[in-house]
Amino acid sequence: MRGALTIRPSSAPLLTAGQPLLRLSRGTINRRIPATTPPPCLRLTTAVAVGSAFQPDEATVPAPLPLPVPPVSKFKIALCQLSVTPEKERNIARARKAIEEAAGRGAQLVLLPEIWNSPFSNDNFPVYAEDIEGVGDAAPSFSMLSEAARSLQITIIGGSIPERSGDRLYNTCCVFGTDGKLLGKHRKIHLFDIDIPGEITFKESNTLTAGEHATIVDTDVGRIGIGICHDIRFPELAILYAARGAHLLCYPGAFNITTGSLLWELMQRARAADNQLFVATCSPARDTGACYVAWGHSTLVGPFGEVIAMAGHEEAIIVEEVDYSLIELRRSSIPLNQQRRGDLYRLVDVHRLNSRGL
Ligand SMILES: NC(=O)CCC(=O)C(=O)O
Repeated sequence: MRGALTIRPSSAPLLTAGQPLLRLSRGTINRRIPATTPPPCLRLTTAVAVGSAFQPDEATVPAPLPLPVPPVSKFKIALCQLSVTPEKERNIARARKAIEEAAGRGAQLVLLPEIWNSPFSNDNFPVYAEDIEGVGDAAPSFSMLSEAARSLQITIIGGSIPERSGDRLYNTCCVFGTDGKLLGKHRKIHLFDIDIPGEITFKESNTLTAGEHATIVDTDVGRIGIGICHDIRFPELAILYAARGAHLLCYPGAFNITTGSLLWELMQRARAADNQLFVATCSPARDTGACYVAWGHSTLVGPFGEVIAMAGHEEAIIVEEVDYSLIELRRSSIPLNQQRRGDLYRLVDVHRLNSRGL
């Protein structure tokens, strides 16, 4: 039966009228189902395409991987929204202290901001850059993160720092496992080149080179896709990570105050809702005297697009629970993965298609 739909009741619990749909961690109620909801038999049902022409598995090429069973079903994540100063050593010491505090509060995963060891400017990137493949004292920020992950036995997504590799500079995020080893390295793939007359002009491409790879890592707290700030504007990257089985997307980011107010929260919630997974972001704290003023508002978003926790714009450490069972719950309530129209559109994961690896 081409295109036929059968309607099956979902196994997800039914919500009743007036019941909070989502409860935020701060105890505030996000939205309520209106009292005039349709009768239960019509609510929260799952429309599944049976033998249809939808070809949902072909909407991403290669076909999506099944969601892996995560090593933990629940854990605490920390978002360390750090103040950044012109003193690199001070930035490193501050980050180390924040990581320690986060671990002390039970965080098993710590996320740092984009460019936390240097002021955010093209003039500064070459000055603060580290050769993370070099030896000895060439990479004090990198070494601190590795040492902190090992000694505190936590996973660290080390925000980003300017990286020097030969004669090139990158905006790079390093991920460390609980043994302090480097699990993955993401070089920002979409550079922040923007010109809004009278508001902000910034061209990362004046100094930085774009990375060449999407980065997804298996960690002790699940499969995590990495992007850096402007990367969040590209839904294709997030879709590709979801198709590779990500549970969580992490974006160290330093949105500016012009686009931040309009888009920062929207982008995160969209990436989470589109892909029915968790999204976490971490920004530097706002410094209105800095050459580049960051928006702040580091955030954790759940797989319904709901904001679970959000910082203000000042320095802060947010520690919140991630409950991966919500991913399956949301996906069974609204089975987007079975509703995709692979017969109408396709997103090609070029690297996975060629390598067949993760
Ligand atoms: N650091 C960045 O990539 C900033 C991105 C940003 O502000 C945007 O609007 O995009």
